[in-house]
Amino acid sequence: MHAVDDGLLRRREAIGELGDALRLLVENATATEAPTEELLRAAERIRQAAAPLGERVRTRFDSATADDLIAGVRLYNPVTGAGSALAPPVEIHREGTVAIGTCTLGLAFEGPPSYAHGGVSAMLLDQMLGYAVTHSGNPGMTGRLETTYRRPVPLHTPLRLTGEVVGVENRRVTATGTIACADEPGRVLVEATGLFIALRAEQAQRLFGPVLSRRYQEPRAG
Ligand SMILES: CCCCCCCC(=O)SCCNC(=O)CCNC(=O)[C@H](O)C(C)(C)COP(=O)(O)OP(=O)(O)OC[C@H]1O[C@@H](n2cnc3c(N)ncnc32)[C@H](O)[C@@H]1OP(=O)(O)O
Repeated sequence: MHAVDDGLLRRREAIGELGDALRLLVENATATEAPTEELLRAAERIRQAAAPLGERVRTRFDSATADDLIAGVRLYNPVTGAGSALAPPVEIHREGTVAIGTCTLGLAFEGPPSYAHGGVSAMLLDQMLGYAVTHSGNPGMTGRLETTYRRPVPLHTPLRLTGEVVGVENRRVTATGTIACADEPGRVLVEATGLFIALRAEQAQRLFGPVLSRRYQEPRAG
């Protein structure tokens, strides 16, 4: 594992700062009723701000330098990543064997008016179940995710998410999870059951070998 030096810590903090700014931008740009001319001015300023970030970029086969794939540090994960403009972000911790997530969804996640898009709920639950599966010591990829929408998920409302492994059978790991409002955790809004499949060594090498070897074996160009 890489030592977390001051430079790396500072970069991770900066990525979080940029992520916060991007999420504010996404939410304001979704909620705005500013005059039309202001929308055009904002579009131009945002393009100008984006340009220097695009001057030095990675490909899909390069993990972010601030990430640590071995330690599970993923700053651009679209559900939990502090640097992701797409992430609410969900913060996850463990209580015993149960993963607990917290987040509040803004207007950018709207499906039916004033409620979350169903695909967003499925994405959050895939992450919660995946987290529980990974931390159970039986990591795998989602093979199937069954989602039951019992009640709509309100926006601008603190949410509580759960994920827990309920069965391991050879390479198949089953996990379940829920979404509820934080102030009414017993009233389930959405629930999911997922089947996760542990990868065989040759599968893991075929799928992730190129990224891992570029990051951890080959010297990176300055
Ligand atoms: C902290 C990190 C959190 C991360 C959370 C996010 C998790 C994700 O989103 S992962 C990304 C989404 N998932 C994917 O892209 C996976 C795509 N699918 C695949 O790559 C493959 O289908 C894969 C790896 C799941 C399984 O392939 P493969 O290993 O060839 O399966 P195979 O050997 O045929 O099956 C193994 C076992 O699983 C079962 N199985 C496999 N797929 C399924 C499925 N979709 N449904 C039911 N059973 C299945 C098989 O029946 C078999 O069972 P058994 O051993 O009892 O005979």
